[in-house]
Amino acid sequence: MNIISVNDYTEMSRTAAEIVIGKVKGNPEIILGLATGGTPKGMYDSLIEDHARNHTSYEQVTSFNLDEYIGLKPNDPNSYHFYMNDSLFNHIDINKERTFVPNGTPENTDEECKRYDERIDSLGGIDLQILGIGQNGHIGFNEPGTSFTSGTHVVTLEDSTRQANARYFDSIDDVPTHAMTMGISTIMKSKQILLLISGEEKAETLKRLIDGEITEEFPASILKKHNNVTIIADQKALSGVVMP
Ligand SMILES: N[C@@H]1[C@@H](O)[C@H](O)[C@@H](COP(=O)(O)O)O[C@@H]1O
Repeated sequence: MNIISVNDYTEMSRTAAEIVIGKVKGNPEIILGLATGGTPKGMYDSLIEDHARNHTSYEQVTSFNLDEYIGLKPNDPNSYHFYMNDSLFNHIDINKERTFVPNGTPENTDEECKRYDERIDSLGGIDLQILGIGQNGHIGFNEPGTSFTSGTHVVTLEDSTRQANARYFDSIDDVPTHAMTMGISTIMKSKQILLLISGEEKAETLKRLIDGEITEEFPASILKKHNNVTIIADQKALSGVVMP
């Protein structure tokens, strides 16, 4: 895993955006894997700024999001569909028909999961996957204990994950208990992965990722087996790590 050390959240966001912009310019038909949460928000802001200033085009880009809450419709302000439209898609020239987010209210959950993976595969796989990380090492919504061989599936969210995301909801009781997420194997099939980590609340997480063993109890640890992972981490997140 290659680590880019940056000063702060702003620099992390700009650095990540520059990498994404470079990849989109190099391959206008790129397939991006996108993440939600607080971490990538600044990167999306930078992409929007660049699109307004330099007209980088996303017309031919396809995107797949990592996850969605079960029970939330796309127009629910707390859904990840809504987050993506509001944080990025509404502000760039991407064709929304080519932006995919798991359906949180499917008629048949198993079929929806299967269809999601099949669609990714049929288009040739994800070229660049953006990831954040939960404090417990979850990626997407793959909680500790998730099989490394998992495809897209439904998970029961840990209390700590629901609490960490409760800031977006009126109360903790409103945070869904389940989510649909790309699996670990879905994520690992991406050709390149960019993991963003910021803030001291992620310092222990990053230390464990770098120094710890590869175990299903810490889902992100599998990234050590991927041959093209770049971590962009700020000084607060890196505070527990001894850099070479
Ligand atoms: N499903 C998302 C993850 O994709 C994200 O990485 C994580 C961390 O969120 P944040 O970036 O807000 O710390 O939160 C959620 O659980």
